[in-house]
Amino acid sequence: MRRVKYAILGAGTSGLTAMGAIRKQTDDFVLINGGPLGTTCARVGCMPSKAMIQSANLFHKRLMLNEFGVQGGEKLEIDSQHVMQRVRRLRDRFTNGVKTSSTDGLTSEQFIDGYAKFIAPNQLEVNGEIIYAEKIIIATGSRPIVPGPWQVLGDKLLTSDQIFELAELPKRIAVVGLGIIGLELGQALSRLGVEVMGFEMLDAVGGLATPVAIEKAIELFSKDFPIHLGTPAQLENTETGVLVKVGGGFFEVDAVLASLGRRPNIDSLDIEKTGVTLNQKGMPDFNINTMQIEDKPLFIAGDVNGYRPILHEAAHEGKIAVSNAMNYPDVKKYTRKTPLGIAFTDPGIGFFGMCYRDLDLENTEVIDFHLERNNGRAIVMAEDHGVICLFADKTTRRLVGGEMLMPHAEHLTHLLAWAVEQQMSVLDLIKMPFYHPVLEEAVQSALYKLYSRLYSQEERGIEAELTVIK
Ligand SMILES: Cc1cc2nc3c(=O)[nH]c(=O)nc-3n(C[C@H](O)[C@H](O)[C@H](O)COP(=O)(O)OP(=O)(O)OC[C@H]3O[C@@H](n4cnc5c(N)ncnc54)[C@H](O)[C@@H]3O)c2cc1C
Ligand SMILES: NC(=O)c1ccc[n+]([C@@H]2O[C@H](COP(=O)([O-])OP(=O)(O)OC[C@H]3O[C@@H](n4cnc5c(N)ncnc54)[C@H](O)[C@@H]3O)[C@@H](O)[C@H]2O)c1
Repeated sequence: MRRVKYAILGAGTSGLTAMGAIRKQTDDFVLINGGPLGTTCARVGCMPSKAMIQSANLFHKRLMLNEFGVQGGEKLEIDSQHVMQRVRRLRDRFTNGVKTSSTDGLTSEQFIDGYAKFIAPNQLEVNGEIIYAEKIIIATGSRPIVPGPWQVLGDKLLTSDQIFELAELPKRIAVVGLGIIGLELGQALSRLGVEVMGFEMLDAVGGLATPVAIEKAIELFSKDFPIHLGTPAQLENTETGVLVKVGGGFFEVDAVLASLGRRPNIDSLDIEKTGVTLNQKGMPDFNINTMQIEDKPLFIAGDVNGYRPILHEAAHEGKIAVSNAMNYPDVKKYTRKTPLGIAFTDPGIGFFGMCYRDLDLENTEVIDFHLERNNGRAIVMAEDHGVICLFADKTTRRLVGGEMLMPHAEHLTHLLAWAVEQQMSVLDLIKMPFYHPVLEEAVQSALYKLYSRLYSQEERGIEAELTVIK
């Protein structure tokens, strides 16, 4: 049996972050990864999806050119084979970049290509070899959810693991599940010329929770493709394609993109062999501030723990996990970042701070500001659509969170997440400089709406917005 100080399971963003820190201190570690290298983000996630979206949105702009006095846009054509080649070229560039800076430099002692599983506390088995590790970081990521019966669809069933491999796009596709992946890829496919039909079992899309934002999102994204809400889709394999059944309706398509969510890669680890207790979902109890499982020398980071399955959180959790693994048993609690989420749709979706679902509505002021005809810059861009929803605590008058659907939401959401992280009050934010004419002025307008609700008329006198030099 081989003995090491550290074992890291999974060479994704989280595992590689952890490995990078350990490697600076010692050679006494092993990184075990099952499946292709290069990380989910670079290989089949963030990066190829954004490459596809970029082509799709550029082509879509042709429909707006007349408005700006540019003629002939309707004659432009999309070469979807070229688009997909570019997606894969960029994907290869990003995955090669990851490999060169991480796994390529490891010795055969330090890296094992294989799926690990536990056989006892501190003991792993991979490719028949048994490894005893003093401390173990589990960073095995997640995989797309695909209902068993849907496997009969064979090649007609796609997930984000396969879609970027397509040389040619299907003519008609059903996108089942309109969370972030479904909405981003559904809109991109539609803009690349595929006939898309969207199906979502909830009455909401894109992970939005604020009623006014959900309503606006459904209105705007329905312009790209029809959206069927409120019922889980049933699929039937036919000779010529796939029949999607919802409610009383039938829709025939050539292929299905299953974007029903992702499942943590924990079920095949036999983690119960370490003596940890699993909950009904098969998940161990872990602390989100230490990433430790129970009081064991086991740490769980990234998508595999199902807590915040996005890239910057996978990296952050990798840092917390490795820091505590290195100092075990002296485990420290670390703060978590303000929640921040972005969907790269058009218009973009942004979430920051507290989720609407978790608000104490009695003690929270919730406002919305619609962009239509209300922001000079957005009007000039012919993109004055969307809504900003902000949440502030009535007692502290601090901004605590919000959701937005608007052009360039990816940038504005960052600003507001940073303001929440800095615990800024609505008045602090009103006092910040706002240039003209910019989209940030829409945020300023939304803040003024909150300001007028949270502060009395006397408190809002002109001097309130000025700061005296002491
Ligand atoms: C289509 C799509 C788009 C996305 N877009 C964004 C985005 O724009 N922004 C964003 O922040 N996030 C995005 N995400 C999410 C982001 O990609 C993930 O949160 C992140 O990659 C998770 O990193 P990780 O290290 O937890 O897991 P991964 O990168 O998945 O790494 C886990 C590794 O562990 C390996 N493994 C599995 N089982 C075992 C085992 N038993 N033994 C050893 N190794 C094992 C896996 O093969 C894999 O290599 C997107 C995801 C998808 C699918
Ligand atoms: N831009 C980004 O940051 C980005 C982009 C893509 C993915 N991601 C990450 O990947 C994760 C997974 O994304 P996702 O969109 O697959 O998951 P998700 O959980 O966000 O959405 C899945 C959706 O599918 C619906 N659904 C499930 N079963 C259904 C059925 N039978 N019929 C109809 N609808 C059904 C669910 O109600 C849900 O809305 C996200 O949580 C996110 O963290 C992030």
